[in-house]
Amino acid sequence: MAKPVQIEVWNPNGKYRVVSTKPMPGTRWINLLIEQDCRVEICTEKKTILSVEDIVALIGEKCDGVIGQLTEDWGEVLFSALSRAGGKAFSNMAVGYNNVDVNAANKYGIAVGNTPGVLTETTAELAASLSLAAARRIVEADEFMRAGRYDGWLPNLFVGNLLKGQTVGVIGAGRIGSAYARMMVEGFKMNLIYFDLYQSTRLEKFVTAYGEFLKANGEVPVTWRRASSMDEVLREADVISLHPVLDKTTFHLVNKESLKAMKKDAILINCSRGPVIDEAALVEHLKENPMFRVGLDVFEDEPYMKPGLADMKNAIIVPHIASASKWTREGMATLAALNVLGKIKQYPVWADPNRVEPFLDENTPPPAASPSIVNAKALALPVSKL
Ligand SMILES: NC(=O)C1=CN([C@@H]2O[C@H](COP(=O)(O)OP(=O)(O)OC[C@H]3O[C@@H](n4cnc5c(N)ncnc54)[C@H](O)[C@@H]3O)[C@@H](O)[C@H]2O)C=CC1
Ligand SMILES: O=C(O)C(=O)CO
Repeated sequence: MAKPVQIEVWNPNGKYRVVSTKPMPGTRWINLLIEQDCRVEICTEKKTILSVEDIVALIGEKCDGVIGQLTEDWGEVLFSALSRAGGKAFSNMAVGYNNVDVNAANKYGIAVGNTPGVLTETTAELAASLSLAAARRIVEADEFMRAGRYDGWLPNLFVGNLLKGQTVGVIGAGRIGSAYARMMVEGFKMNLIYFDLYQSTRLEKFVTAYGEFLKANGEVPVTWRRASSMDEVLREADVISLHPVLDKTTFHLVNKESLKAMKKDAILINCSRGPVIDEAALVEHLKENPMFRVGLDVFEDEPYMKPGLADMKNAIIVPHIASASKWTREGMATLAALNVLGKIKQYPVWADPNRVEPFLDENTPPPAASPSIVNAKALALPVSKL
């Protein structure tokens, strides 16, 4: 028997019971659910990561849908519990859904939502921030100042890398990878090399046009190249940022061998998922190559770090905050709630999950659709004509 969990209840007489495993930013998501006759129950347990057992207890005997988090293990046990409780919908409050066993959800006919688009620029901005912080050694310099060690300007104090004219490498040039590439190319006039399974035509067109603009103004044009292998990017780029999904093909994509292929003073940024890098190999590489720097938002075994990582001066480490802007987090909550609501109300699925803006305008009611359901095809859900 699962133990009881602490909850906060909104609209107790609502017809549909929707559970959120965490309090989420803003109130729009709650209001949208309440307006559509939902009773909203929010888990307020102090514990950061809920266990499967905690979530089974939250689901209880009747539950129409759940909004969950990327820290939770959504597999057979949870989807069967949700199905037994009459549930038809689950949404991650995240774009990445490697914590979800979509086949298990399919087995029980449960729709799985995610929150694309709304976090693209915010996440890319953090990757850009880490790139700059690593290139200019901002965290080391900040620690130095706070330690009272600054005696005055010196020619060799915290000398870092100039980004202008260097090459930025992007692995996984989807929504976030492309947004990051544009920031680095346009903002710092870096040349681009990228690797993705698919061609990123819009990104290529952007860099071409920007290069032409620079040339017309008498400046050195920026260039782009789509690499035919990841190794090409690793060998050639000065700053490399990882933005693929996490799946079998990207697990430990960066390992001992690939680290060796990179320039000794390269910068590696990871704002995708921790297991994309073999973190133990990375710690060894950082020890052996003091000029090599990393900026990490994600870790292989969150919330833990591999031994030694926290001691490395050439590593900047932040706690999975890449999507943490107010606008984005409120938008993620809204999209996750509307994914669940849409399935409960039998609305169709929004045709283009890359164009979710109509759901985010506070002044107009959202479209009658689920913004992004990743297993819509497998469940043969109708698609919105809007
Ligand atoms: N640190 C954070 O807080 C955040 C992390 N993320 C992570 O970023 C990931 C990407 O998000 P989006 O850009 O929105 O997704 P997306 O689906 O638009 O882009 C992912 C790209 O990775 C590419 N890809 C897949 N397998 C590959 C491989 N083996 N080699 C190279 N490229 C490969 C895909 O073709 C696609 O273009 C999410 O799945 C999530 O895990 C997303 C948001 C915030
Ligand atoms: O959305 C995601 O995938 C995250 O990692 C958190 O924003």
